[in-house]
Order: sequence, then C-alpha cells, then structure tokens
Amino acid sequence: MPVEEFVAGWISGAAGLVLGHPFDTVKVRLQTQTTYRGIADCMVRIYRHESLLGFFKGMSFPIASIAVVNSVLFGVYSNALLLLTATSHQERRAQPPSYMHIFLAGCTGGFLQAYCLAPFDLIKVRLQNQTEPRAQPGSPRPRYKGPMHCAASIFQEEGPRGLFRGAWALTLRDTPTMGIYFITYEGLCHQYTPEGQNPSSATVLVAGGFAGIASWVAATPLDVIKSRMQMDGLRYKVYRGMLDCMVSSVRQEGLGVFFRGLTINSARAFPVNAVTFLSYEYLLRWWG
Ligand SMILES: C[N+](C)(C)CCCC[C@H](N)C(=O)O
Repeated sequence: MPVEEFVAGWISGAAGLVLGHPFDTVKVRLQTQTTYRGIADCMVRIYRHESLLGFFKGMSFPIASIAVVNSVLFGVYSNALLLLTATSHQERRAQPPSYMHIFLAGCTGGFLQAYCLAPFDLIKVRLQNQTEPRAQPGSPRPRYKGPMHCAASIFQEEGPRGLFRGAWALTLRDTPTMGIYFITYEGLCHQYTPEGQNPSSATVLVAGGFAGIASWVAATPLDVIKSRMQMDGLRYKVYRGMLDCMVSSVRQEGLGVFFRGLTINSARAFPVNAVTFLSYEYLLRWWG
C-alpha cells in the first residue's frame, strides 16, 4: 500500500490548518452563538476581548490530530482509487479515472476520516466557543483549561459516547462532500491541463481553492447542525437528536440558519485548500 499519500496528506493538511484557523474560530462562533452581528463584529470583539490569541483557541488538538485525519482522508482516497482503477497517483495523469470512481473514492475517504475527526473536532468546537480572555487575575475562569482537560471533562461528565457527540452529523456532512471535494479538484485540474501532463502550480492552487469552496457550500447546512450538536450537552441538553436540532433551529431562526458561517467559511476554504493541494501534489512529485 503506497504510504507516501498518507504522509503527504498529513503535512499538507497541517499547512492548511494553521492558515485557516482564525477564520474557523469566527465561523464556529457565528454558527453557535447568537450574540455577534456579523463577521466584522465577531472579529473585532474577539480581538478586543481576547486579543489575537483568541483566534487561535482550540488549535493545538487539530494540529496534533491532522496527522491522523488528513492522512486517512488522502491515503484512503488514493488507495481506494488504486483499487477501483488499478492506477497509481503518477499513472492517473495519463489515464484519468472516471468521475464516478473519483466520487466514490472521495466519499470513502470522507466517511473514514469523519470517525477519526469526531472527538478532535468536538474538543476544538468547545474550546473555540469559550469567550473568556486568557487567564488574568480576577477574570472569570473558562470552563475548560485546555484540550486535555476538555477531553477528560467530557469523558467524565458525558461518558465515552460524549466524545462522539455530533459524530453522526459530521459523517453525513463529510461523506458526500468529500466526493464533491475531489471531483471539483480533479475536474478543474483536468480541464486546464494539457493531456498527460502534470497540472501547473497555478492550476493546483485554483482547483484546490475551488474544491474547498464547492465542498463547503454543500457541507454548511450539516456543519451548522454538527456544531450545535457538539455544543449541546455542555450545560443541559436542548436537542433530542439531529433531526430535532434541525427542526428547532429552523423554527427559531428560519432557513437562513443553514447558511450560517458560509461567507467566512468560503473565504477560509480557498487559501486553506489551495495550500493543502499544492503541498500534497508537490510532496508526491518530489518523492515520486
Ligand atoms: C468536506 N468538507 C467540506 C467538510 C471539508 C473539505 C475540506 C477539508 C479541509 N481540510 C478544510 O478544512 O477546508
């Protein structure tokens, strides 16, 4: 089994992650808290109240876990294509796989990575939603002191299953949309690359960027539900399940609730995924 894809997936994911985390924090706050009037208001208030560090809350765990998550995504995707089409990463330029195969391989990668991602994503969302400024004498203490404390508290208070809160919504969010992610990327690369050649850096950047945006547009409705389910159970349980969360969110806030965070997420998705795909492609070419 080719392991290069797993390692390339890990490094490229980490590069994208650091770049996108500040945007991600704003997105999560907009999706789960109703006190912000918009992106600018949220940014200004995070900066004033929590300083620049506020934007980087909850980042350490994703950095540690991206090794597993992105390497599973890219590794499973590439190896699934190998199974479906009997072509390696290099050979696929000359013999491009069908879109059906790309979609299926993407969905498989998305499905499997969702399970690895679920507990890490939950902890990230809980930490991102802590609005208290960094420890200053006399200031209110945040609920969780850090990622390990957060994980241990969830385990104690909500049981082992608590760590997988929102995992269903996350799996439903990622399975089809990872198919969309890879189809958009491969489709755009194919469109703008002469037969049999490797795509240029500019093509990879643009195709990666649009793959990020397209998949996030499709993923946003379930992303909102996922984030809300993850925050649920913290103090008291509001939702009886995913469907209940959807229905009561729409009842209270209208259909627009499904698009919360879409603008900031698209702005984040372009650079993050451009960098992710560029480093992935270059690492594989370098090793190949
Ligand atoms: C499929 N879905 C839209 C959920 C994610 C696709 C992009 C994943 C990337 N690591 C990022 O954070 O942007």
